[in-house]
Amino acid sequence: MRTPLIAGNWKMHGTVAETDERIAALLPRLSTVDHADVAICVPFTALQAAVDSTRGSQLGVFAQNMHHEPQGAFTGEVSAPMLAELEVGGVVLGHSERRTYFGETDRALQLKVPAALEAGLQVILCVGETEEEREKGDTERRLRHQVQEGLEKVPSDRLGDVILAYEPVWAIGTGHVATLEQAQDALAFVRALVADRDKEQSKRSRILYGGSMKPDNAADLLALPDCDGGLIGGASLDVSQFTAIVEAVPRS
Ligand SMILES: O=C(CO)COP(=O)(O)O
Repeated sequence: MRTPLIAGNWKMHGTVAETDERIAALLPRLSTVDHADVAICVPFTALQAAVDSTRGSQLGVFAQNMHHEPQGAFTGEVSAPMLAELEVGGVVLGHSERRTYFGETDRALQLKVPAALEAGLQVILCVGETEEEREKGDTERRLRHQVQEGLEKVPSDRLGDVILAYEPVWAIGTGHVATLEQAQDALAFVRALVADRDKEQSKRSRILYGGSMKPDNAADLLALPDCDGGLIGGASLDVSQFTAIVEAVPRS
């Protein structure tokens, strides 16, 4: 009932030329994929090129950030209506790199998530604990705070539209993937947090795992009961690896 989603987060990789080249290599390899949604999250400067070259295909295009206001005196920022105008399909919000390096706060996300939905964008809201928080036994407290704040201003009937990505910070870019038990526990906990707001909506919520997902561990992670897909960093830059992860999605 929930269509799995494999989303490649390219981060700050991809000139327009590289984007065109990677998409041209990717599209033929996705032509037989009908068991999962697939998307790429590209830098702002590559969005137009990505939208143009994926038009009519099954490959979605996401941005990696946006401001909550539709317009205003916010030098250097880009708004949700601006992304929607480009026909971008969605936006990644609250990635741990934005939280760590750019001061992204749960309070800002509280405004960004509903603003994105209002503009017709899909949202992937990222949550996840640091290594220190896990070691201190604070994983659930951290996830609760991030999920509750991020969803606080989302109307109840739209809760199930928000895609959540559980990305333990210690697993991102480290090759140190969560164990299947750690991943399932956290994914189920995130779903339970949505259920606290609305049980029916939580059954619609797509919850992704992210953090060192690679072709050799993807099938096991994607088979977890509460895993509805993956948010892939490094491996999404390699067309063969990314395609292999898409192929690892269980066909139900
Ligand atoms: O941050 C990530 C996706 O958003 C995960 O990155 P890696 O797959 O490189 O660990």
